[in-house]
Amino acid sequence: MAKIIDGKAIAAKIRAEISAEAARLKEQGIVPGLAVVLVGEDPASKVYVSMKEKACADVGIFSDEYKLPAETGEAELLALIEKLNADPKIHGILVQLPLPKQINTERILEAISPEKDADGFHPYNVGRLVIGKPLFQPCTPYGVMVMLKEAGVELSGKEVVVVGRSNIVGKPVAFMCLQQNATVTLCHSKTRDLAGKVAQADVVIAAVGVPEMIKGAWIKEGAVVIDVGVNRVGEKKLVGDVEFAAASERASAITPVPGGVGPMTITMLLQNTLESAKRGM
Ligand SMILES: Nc1nc2c(c(=O)[nH]1)N[C@@H](CN(C=O)c1ccc(C(=O)N[C@@H](CCC(=O)O)C(=O)O)cc1)CN2
Repeated sequence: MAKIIDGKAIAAKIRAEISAEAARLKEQGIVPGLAVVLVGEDPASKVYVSMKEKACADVGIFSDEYKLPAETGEAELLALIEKLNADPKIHGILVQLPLPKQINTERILEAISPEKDADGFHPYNVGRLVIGKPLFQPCTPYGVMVMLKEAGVELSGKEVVVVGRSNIVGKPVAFMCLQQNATVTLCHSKTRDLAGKVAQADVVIAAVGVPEMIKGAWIKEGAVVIDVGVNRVGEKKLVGDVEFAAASERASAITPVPGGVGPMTITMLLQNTLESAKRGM
């Protein structure tokens, strides 16, 4: 039976460290500041944004909230970002995704100053990540790497299979694993024999956004399974991208959903904001 990699517990430990560091900075007159921008009424985004605001308050990070109506135009959002780029109280800017259809997401992400890109989505930071010198690391992949480290999983020489090629998770986490000297296979919707690829993996990172798509029977005996999926099934139930019960029978360690990678995403956002404030000192 697999060991559970407890994201909530790891996140709590890191948040306590962030809180202590923010208190030390405060003594020097510096309060890390994060601008949180939400456009529209997407229910999940509203939940995530309020979780981010609460997390900031809990660790002593100042958060400045901008909740804009769903019909907000691109020019208006760009003007807000320009203002935040110039605001010395703000060390990190976060625009919650997805954005409404009338707004070009790439244009918005590129408008955020790379020095305040707390999500690590700006092409400059993506490029730096690829060469192994990140200024900001995207929060979910950053959280995955911290969880693997905390769980004592050494990646050097291991076969890592990432399922999902999103810009937010799949691609960056693949490069982060490569940086740790893993041999990385990045699988996607056109991959042939996905089951066979997963069965080769010492570490499986599932970030495909399809409930329980990765079957427990595919997992190699003793593999480590990181499930990034947070899929709502019915009114209340959350499930990951991996068949948790069946995979737990074969894996040596596995992350649960909820309580796995999810809590790490917001924790690493706090960490990025703190690091940015320290860089600006
Ligand atoms: N600008 C960004 N937008 C989005 C990001 C992001 O990193 N930056 N990631 C996701 C959503 N997300 C953060 O924004 C996020 C997703 C999940 C969780 C989380 O803690 N999940 C919990 C369950 C919470 C629930 O009950 O719904 C868990 O897995 O235990 C936090 C943040 C897309 N957009």
